[in-house]
Amino acid sequence: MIDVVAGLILASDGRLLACRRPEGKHLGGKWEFPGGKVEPRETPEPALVRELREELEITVEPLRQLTPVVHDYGRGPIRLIPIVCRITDGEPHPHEHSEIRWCTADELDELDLAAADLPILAEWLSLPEKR
Ligand SMILES: Nc1nc2c([nH]c(=O)n2[C@@H]2O[C@H](COP(=O)(O)OP(=O)(O)OP(=O)(O)O)[C@@H](O)[C@H]2O)c(=O)[nH]1
Repeated sequence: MIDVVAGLILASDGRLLACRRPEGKHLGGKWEFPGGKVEPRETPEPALVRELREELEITVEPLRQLTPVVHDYGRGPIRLIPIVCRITDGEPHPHEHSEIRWCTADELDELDLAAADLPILAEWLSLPEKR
């Protein structure tokens, strides 16, 4: 099983950052919560901080973890670990995505999200307190 962290980056106005995977890559054109694979002997929170520095040039503070989702796109199972976080330094500049967008809950619901992200969004939408 491959562990992948995904950051629900929460802005002070309640929006979350959605990122679009570039065409030509696995799941090209789909939207996701930015993150990536947890390395051997790494734990999810440091992995998220590392990935978001690399991909977006931001420093984040993890706030809480939501329910992990196991999904198989036909290449073996991944465990997608969602972590709500906030930016403590920098502004997002995409290095590995074709587009990034701050979205309200309704806007996220309209996006063409990667399949493994759908249960994560459903959990986020169901939370009475989005923080
Ligand atoms: N970072 C991230 N990956 C996701 C999300 N949803 C989702 O299904 N994935 C999948 O998790 C895997 C790991 O993503 P990654 O960004 O670290 O890896 P990658 O594109 O280099 O992977 P690849 O080289 O296997 O295509 C990919 O298969 C990706 O499609 C998500 O919200 N965030």
